[in-house]
Amino acid sequence: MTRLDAARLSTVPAGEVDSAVEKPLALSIRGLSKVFPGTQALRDVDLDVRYGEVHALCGGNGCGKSTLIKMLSGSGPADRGTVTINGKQLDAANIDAQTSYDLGFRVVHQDPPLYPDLSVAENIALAARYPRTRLGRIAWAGVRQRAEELIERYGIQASPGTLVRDLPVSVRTQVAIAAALQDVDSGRCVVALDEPTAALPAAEVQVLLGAMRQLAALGHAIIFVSHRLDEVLAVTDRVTVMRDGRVFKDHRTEKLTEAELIESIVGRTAEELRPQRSAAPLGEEVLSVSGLAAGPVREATFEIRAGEVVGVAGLLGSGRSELLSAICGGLRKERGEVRVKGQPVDFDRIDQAIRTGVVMIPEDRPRAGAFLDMTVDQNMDVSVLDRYWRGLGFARKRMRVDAAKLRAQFGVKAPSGSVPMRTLSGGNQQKAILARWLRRDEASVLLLDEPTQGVDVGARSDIYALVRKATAAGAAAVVVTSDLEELAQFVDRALVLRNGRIVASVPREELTAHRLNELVHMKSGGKND
Ligand SMILES: Nc1ncnc2c1ncn2[C@@H]1O[C@H](COP(=O)(O)OP(=O)(O)OP(=O)(O)O)[C@@H](O)[C@H]1O
Repeated sequence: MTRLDAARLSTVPAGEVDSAVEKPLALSIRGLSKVFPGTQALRDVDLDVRYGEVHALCGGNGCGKSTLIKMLSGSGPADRGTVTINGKQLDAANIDAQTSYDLGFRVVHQDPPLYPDLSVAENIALAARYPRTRLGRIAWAGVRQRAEELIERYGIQASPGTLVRDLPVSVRTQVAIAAALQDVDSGRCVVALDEPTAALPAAEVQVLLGAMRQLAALGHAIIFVSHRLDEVLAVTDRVTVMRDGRVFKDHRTEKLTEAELIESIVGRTAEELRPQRSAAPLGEEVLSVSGLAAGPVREATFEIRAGEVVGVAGLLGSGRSELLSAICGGLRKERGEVRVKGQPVDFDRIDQAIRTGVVMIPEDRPRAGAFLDMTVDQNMDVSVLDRYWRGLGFARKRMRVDAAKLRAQFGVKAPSGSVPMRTLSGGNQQKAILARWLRRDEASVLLLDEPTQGVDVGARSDIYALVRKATAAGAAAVVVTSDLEELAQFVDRALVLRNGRIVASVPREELTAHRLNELVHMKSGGKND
């Protein structure tokens, strides 16, 4: 296990938690159902979650995990069912946000609603109640002190006065978690974390999972939603797998292997999902980067050939995302040269890059990529509108047929292509954005930043297969991912970035997650420098 070290997560590791004796129930759900227009998101869900345990909710994109948590937190009425939280039974159709909070249910959603123009301390204070002076004024010293304590407890790399908009995605997520958990030290709570680790680098994942086990050891019940199965196996006591809005299976983690969990989620074996690498010889040089300096990136030099998929491994702050941005004009370069198929290019804007066949899929897709009020099909069509223009209007029927095929190919789960993007689950939005760019078969360079973040284990291997299809047709791809296991399995070669510099190029024969992990963490002066 490379990303995680279960033994380091806690004094009370998963699986050793009093497995002989059933702990008392913190949350009990019976017959929970919810229909959205065109979709039955939850069907008669029964679920028991116990105090002192971390309980994973797993399942494919769109199977209902987030909806289940939203119904419990009172962010939307369920159609029917009963929910017992901390001993109090409620009709699921009547749960409102205040009742849920008062009963001790806490939640951190996938895309936490923080205020970007307020400081970390203010966001934390807003999430609960501002401490007051005896005169009823806000006690700013108290606000700051509380933030300092939480920052220390959760190892957050920010100070109380930092504006949230100046924080990287990972640190924002940590602030949201700290804000949700700020008053759970006392009393028994049910804390639901909806993919809290999806955007976190490995070191912070360890910290957060460790904090989850600590919370369980204090007696709270933790619901953990994640597509990262190594995390699920390392930190949880039980796993409930959902399929199509139903509970498919309950597992005890101590008796579960990764292969069994994959099969339970996807219905295919782990072997069937293993990404295939190409054995075809590489073609012409497609992308050449020499002496590139931009933002934190220093003197980056490398070439990629047609048919090749090159990975970039590096810690957060190593310059991995900036390297991709600098190639496609998202970040102004200070020095150096980029060539596409031998021609020097110097993009000021991303749309110029797209016209030259260089496509970038950014990491923070909900903000940078998805048009939430447009339909799913419109989101996928924006990259190829010129293809359908017939002089007097668009060839709409053709567009609809092609978009439907694309949805099927990328496994985008939606009742139709004409529903708004915001009604799709997080992972299905990701797949639609990937479909938007990967459908451009004229793309010669694909720059993919965390392409599988938030995507379920089955779809992950499908996405790799689609990238391979593009490279087999003559494109070259650069993939940044913090999942080193995935990188080692999928790419042909990996560049390792440290402090903005490429410090190693690891060929396919030597690619293992362990080796990459060593290289990304090596101190300056190591033998690969
Ligand atoms: N407000 C809404 N309107 C219409 N449909 C919705 C709405 N919210 C969710 N859905 C649908 O309900 C189903 C379940 O979505 P949900 O977000 O719960 O999935 P999920 O298991 O959390 O997926 P992911 O792993 O991708 O986050 C999906 O088909 C989704 O499109």
